[in-house]
Formats: sequence, C-alpha cells, structure tokens
Amino acid sequence: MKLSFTKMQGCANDYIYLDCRESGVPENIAALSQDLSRRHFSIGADGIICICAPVTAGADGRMRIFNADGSEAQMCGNGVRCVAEWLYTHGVAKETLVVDTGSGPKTITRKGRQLWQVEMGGYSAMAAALPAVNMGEGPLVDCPLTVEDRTWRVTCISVGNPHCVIVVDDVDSLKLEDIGPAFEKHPNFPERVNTEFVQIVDSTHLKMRVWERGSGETWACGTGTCATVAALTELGVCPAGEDIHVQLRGGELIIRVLSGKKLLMTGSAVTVCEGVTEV
Ligand SMILES: N[C@@H](CCC[C@H](N)C(=O)O)C(=O)O
Repeated sequence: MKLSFTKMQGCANDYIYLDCRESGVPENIAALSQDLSRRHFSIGADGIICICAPVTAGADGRMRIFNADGSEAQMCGNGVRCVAEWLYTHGVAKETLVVDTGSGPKTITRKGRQLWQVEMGGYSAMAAALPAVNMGEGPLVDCPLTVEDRTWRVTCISVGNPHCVIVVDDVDSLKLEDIGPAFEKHPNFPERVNTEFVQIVDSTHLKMRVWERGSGETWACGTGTCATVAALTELGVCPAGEDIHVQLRGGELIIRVLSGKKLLMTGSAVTVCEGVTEV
C-alpha cells in the first residue's frame, strides 16, 4: 500500500506527518511509527504525528503524536508548531490557529516565515500530575533521585507530558545513551518520563540535551524545553516574564513563563519534503 507523508522538523526534532483528517489514524500506527522512524533503513524520524479533524468547536485541527517506539504521548511542542505550519500551507491560511492535542487545545500564532509561537498552557510540579511515586506529593523541586548507583537532584514538571529536569555543569560531556534509559524507566515514573539535562549559561540563556520517552536522544524537545525553563524558574535561576533562550542540539527555542505559571514557546517549523512510501 502507498502512504503519502510530509517530513517536517522543528529544531531538528523531526517527525513524519500524516494527513488523517478524512481517513482517521491507521490501525497499525504503532507498528508504522516503529518501522518508518528507523534511520538509514526507512524515512527515519523521531516518530509519527497524525493530523486529524478537530474535536473542539472552532479548532483548526487535532494532532496525535506517536514516539519512535510506537507509544502515544499527550503532546509534542515542536510537533504542534509543525502542525500549524502544515495546516497553514495546506489551505488553512490563518495567522492564528487552534490545534487540539492530548493535553488540550493550543493556540499557535505565526510570527514570521516558518516561525510560530505556542500558548502551551500551565505547568505543574506536583507528583500526581506526572505521575511520580515514592517522592511525596510535591512540588517536586530539587529532590534527590537515585538512578542506578548515582543520586541526582531533579525537578519534575508536567506540561501535559512528564519531564524530569537535571542541572549539570557540562551537557556536552554526558553519555545520554548510557544514562537516559535508566531515567526513562525509573520505577518512580510509572508512565515513564522524558529527561532533560541543562547547563546554565546565565539566567536567560541555557543549553540543554534531552533523552525522550519512547524516542531516545532527540536534537530538541519543545515540551522538554518548556519544562526546563519552568524548573529553572521554580529553582530561582530564570526570571519569570522574560524570554529565556535555550540552545538545543538542533537549534534555539525561546520560552517565557507568564503569570499563572503559563508557558509561551517560540520556534521554527520547517517542511523537509513530501513523499510517498510503500508500507
Ligand atoms: N519531542 C516532543 C515530545 C514528544 C513526546 C515525548 N517523547 C513523550 O513521550 O512525552 C516535543 O517537542 O515536545
């Protein structure tokens, strides 16, 4: 069977986008994501994002995100900007769009060519929001977490999906493939967790790497970048109400914490190619 797709990336966090507005999400989507995400052997991506018909009145579309291991996540920050760009270039020529996600509708505003700003909604550091267990009710800010034989100081943040943020001296020297899986599958996170390692350059500039639940190291994570800035705001490092510039392996995202602990994210959304593959 032939399958049409669009490959898009936001800060090099790349997904295969499928137009499922009329057809619905393929029944074998988990297997499809595992198969098509394989680098070197297939299209290669961090997963699949299905663009579906909206469920909320007035929304322009809905996204469902499947990681490279086939698991479904609630939300993808880099993906939601790409969905806005895809809708914009496929007939929904509005400067502000609303996209339904697994963590509620998000409003996305076009700020320039291939540049979008997302109202990400609020964050929470409470254990029940992630969920996290064996760590108390929270807020889970600067808590000890023993992973294999080392104890780290972690701040746990939900932005719809779960994140564990760790401040380190030097992100480049970390061997994420060695330490990432043990965080992801730590028993304190029954639904697994995304893990962000962040180096503080100064109070408004950060450098971050991420080990994503279900996809391994990716070159950027939008929700992870939001969670990182939220964590560093809770830790008193980053000021709320100011733009925080976060350097990722694949580019820069700008995050601002607004009043009410709400997050605003600005970043690129780029179409790589459109194609047809045999599945
Ligand atoms: N890369 C994404 C997040 C994708 C989902 C994540 N791996 C999860 O399982 O929660 C982003 O840009 O936010």
